Amino acid sequence: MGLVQWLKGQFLCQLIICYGFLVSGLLVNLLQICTLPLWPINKQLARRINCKLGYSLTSQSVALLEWWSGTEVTFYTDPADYQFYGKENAIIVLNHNFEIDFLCGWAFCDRFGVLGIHHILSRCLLLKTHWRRTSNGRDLGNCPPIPLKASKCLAKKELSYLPVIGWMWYFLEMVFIKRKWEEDKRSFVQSLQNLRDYPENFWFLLHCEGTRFTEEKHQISMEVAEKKGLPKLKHHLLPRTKGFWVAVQNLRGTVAAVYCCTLNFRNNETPTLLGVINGKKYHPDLYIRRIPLESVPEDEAECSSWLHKLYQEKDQFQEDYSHTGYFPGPIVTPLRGPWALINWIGWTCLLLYPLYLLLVQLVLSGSILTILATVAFCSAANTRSSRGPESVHSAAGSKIGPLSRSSVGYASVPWLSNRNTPV
Ligand SMILES: CCCCC/C=C\C/C=C\CCCCCCCC(=O)SCCNC(=O)CCNC(=O)[C@H](O)C(C)(C)COP(=O)(O)OP(=O)(O)OC[C@H]1O[C@@H](n2cnc3c(N)ncnc32)[C@H](O)[C@@H]1OP(=O)(O)O
Ligand SMILES: CCCCCCCCCCCCCCCCCC(=O)OC[C@@H](O)COP(=O)(O)O
Repeated sequence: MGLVQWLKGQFLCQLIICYGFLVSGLLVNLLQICTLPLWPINKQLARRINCKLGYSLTSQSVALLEWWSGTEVTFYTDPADYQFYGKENAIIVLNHNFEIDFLCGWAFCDRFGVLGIHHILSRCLLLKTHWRRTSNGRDLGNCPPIPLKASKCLAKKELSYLPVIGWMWYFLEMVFIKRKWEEDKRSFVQSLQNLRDYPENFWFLLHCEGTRFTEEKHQISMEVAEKKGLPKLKHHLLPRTKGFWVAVQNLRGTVAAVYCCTLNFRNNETPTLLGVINGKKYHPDLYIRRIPLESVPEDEAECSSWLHKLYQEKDQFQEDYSHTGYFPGPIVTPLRGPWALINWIGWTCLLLYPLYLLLVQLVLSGSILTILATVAFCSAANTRSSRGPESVHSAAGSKIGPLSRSSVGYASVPWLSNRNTPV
């Protein structure tokens, strides 16, 4: 094991990472609160500022994924669709199987400038799109300039109370729902309408299954499918169609397309957030299909059937992937920009300085007892981390099927799941 890999496994390093994320997050939240007086005066400016602040936080987790753990998402897509990515508003429909699917989503956003920053440096120096490998080896050309963008999602209400991320999302105008239609419908429609004059292009993420995949939920939702006379899905839960229909209806004219996204991990990997923090490298594959919004029916029943058909197709892609290890279409990997890393290093340096001062103070205090207590704490923490969470995940993960793997790691992060009743 190299020194760098050893360092990644040290609890102290992980503690510093979490400290940086939390403190910078709280500072970002504070700055977001400071934009409150601006909203009635210049709403669009307030939104733009919040977008940038959001980037400075969200991109830290992208840096963690891509630079710390070395995980890079491989994108499969039709070259004809690629030219639109990052240049239009879109509704993203993504399967919800993995604990770190949101991190892979953010990485996707960042590669296409949709996380919330103008990639000036990337544009000037780096962003000659790099087609690392295509199915037939063609060079598919340069990436066009990337304007400023924002990522949005439809999320359960509970996430809005999450310190740092949830509070940030509130200012970024994410759409929150209680998943009880009668209670949600007014605020849901209003939140969608608010997005119509959003000053940046945005991608709006919808997990139509409404919850993360587990075997138990799958069984229940397939009983519903049977009652409704719908074909059974093997790798997905039955999609809830109301939210999708309402989103499409309210964003018609604002959004140009639906991006049907299907995510999977190579080699039956069980990705977990703790694994990423531990520096473990995963191999996600993401297949993206662009579907013009005009082809989504306006009528609710027809739209619902359309979505069910889309999920049947997605299910077939997953089935094929489980046999071949590939999605259809050429592989495309836009070059990794430097901003996420620069931002992360910047925050870390800024926030480590007070810690360093504290340490110097400690040594200068000359109190042997305090120094010994600190050393004891650090070694105890490191011993604990050397046992690590990965052994637990891999042992459990090996017992279950390919697309139900996520439920194992998922249970290890309790705040990611607070809905006890299955679907
Ligand atoms: C890769 C690209 C990434 C790009 C990234 C971009 C942005 C990233 C930004 C942030 C990343 C952060 C990610 C955060 C993720 C957050 C995850 C979540 O919080 S998921 C939970 C919230 N989302 C949803 O719930 C959406 C899906 N749900 C819906 O749309 C629902 O319709 C609803 C709007 C919530 C309303 O639900 P409700 O149940 O009240 O009404 P419905 O009409 O939908 O349901 C009744 C209907 O359902 C049938 N039914 C019953 N049981 C089931 C079942 N188990 N499965 C399916 N269907 C079921 C029931 O029979 C009724 O049917 P019918 O109407 O025909 O009688
Ligand atoms: C640089 C340092 C980074 C340190 C740590 C970075 C980690 C960032 C952590 C914050 C992430 C918060 C995003 C949460 C998204 C979780 C998605 C989610 O919660 O899915 C569950 C839902 O689908 C429904 O679940 P159910 O209630 O149906 O069961």
